[in-house]
Amino acid sequence: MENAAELPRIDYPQLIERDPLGHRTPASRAQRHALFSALRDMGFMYLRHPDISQGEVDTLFAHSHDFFAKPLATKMQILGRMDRGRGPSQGYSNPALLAADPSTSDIKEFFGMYRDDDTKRPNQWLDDAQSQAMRVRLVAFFHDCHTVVLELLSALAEEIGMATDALHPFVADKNHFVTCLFYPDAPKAAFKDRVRAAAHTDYGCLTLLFNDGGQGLQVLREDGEFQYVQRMDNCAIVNVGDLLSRFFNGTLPSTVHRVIEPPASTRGSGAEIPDRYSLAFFAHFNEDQLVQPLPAVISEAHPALFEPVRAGEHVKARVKQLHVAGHSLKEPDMGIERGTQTTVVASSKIQ
Ligand SMILES: O=C(O)CCC(=O)C(=O)O
Ligand SMILES: [Fe+2]
Repeated sequence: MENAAELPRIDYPQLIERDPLGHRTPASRAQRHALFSALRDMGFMYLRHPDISQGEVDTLFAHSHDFFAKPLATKMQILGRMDRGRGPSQGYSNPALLAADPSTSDIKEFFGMYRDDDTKRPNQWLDDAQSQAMRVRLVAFFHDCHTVVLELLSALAEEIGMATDALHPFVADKNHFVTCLFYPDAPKAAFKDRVRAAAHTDYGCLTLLFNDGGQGLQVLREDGEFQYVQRMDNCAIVNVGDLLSRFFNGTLPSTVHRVIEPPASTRGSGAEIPDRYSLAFFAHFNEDQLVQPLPAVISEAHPALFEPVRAGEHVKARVKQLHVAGHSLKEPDMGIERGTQTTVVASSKIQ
């Protein structure tokens, strides 16, 4: 595929390998080091063979197809209780219907859920059999992704000399958000002024991302060029969110990315851009978690670059901006983190 980013690949089974005494094997230490380097150098990487099988992902995509094929009126029965500015919404979202200016909104629909046993913030489900089967699968996926994220956090903590589980309490509430994303087919002309997901950084801890084969995800490189992130079977794409970046004092960048039409070589010559599905697990810190550079990464030579912020407040501010704008952050507006290392990384890349 033309203009594809070369992302590092980390092997998950090796990363989590332990000897009989429970210590990391040399292979595990090598992968831990490679993981840290990948996230430091790019903020994006492939995680090969995570404990989320291709079969599990394919089943979720089959459900996602069935869900988005339902009539709009049916999906609207579980319209996200928005939420404009209060947080990501569980249930169905359709930015073009809600945007102040639909002519600039992202060309996408999505279904979102928090942990399913959170009674304060109940998820919304349709009650047909397919939706209930999708619920069972999404709940399992949620827990599988949480486990993978704990392993990634263990590796990152150890790499800076902290205890294996030092970062685990920060995500103990499982405040994560899963979205099934649907980018409908659209005439090429529709992409003249709009994209599928405008350039943005993710807000939270780490994102695990899967897609069904349709290309179009792009990552912003240091040199200011966007490059396609190619889909790989049996891999999750992993990227760093703003708040994890803050914990690491900007060393791990929360890299700008976007979704546009696929490259010409993968989309055929028709006048329509085919639809695309993706599945994202946004790992989030506990809402009331104070996020500030970890003592292990600051020193006299590397003083803290970020003010402390509560995780929930940061996410709300980012979501509010998203809903006010009706789309992900547009490139010139990407200043929410201005003055911080996260934006220094982002804005130096977009100039
Ligand atoms: O659909 C994709 O591949 C990426 C979506 C994304 O970046 C997001 O929803 O934050
Ligand atoms: Fe994203």
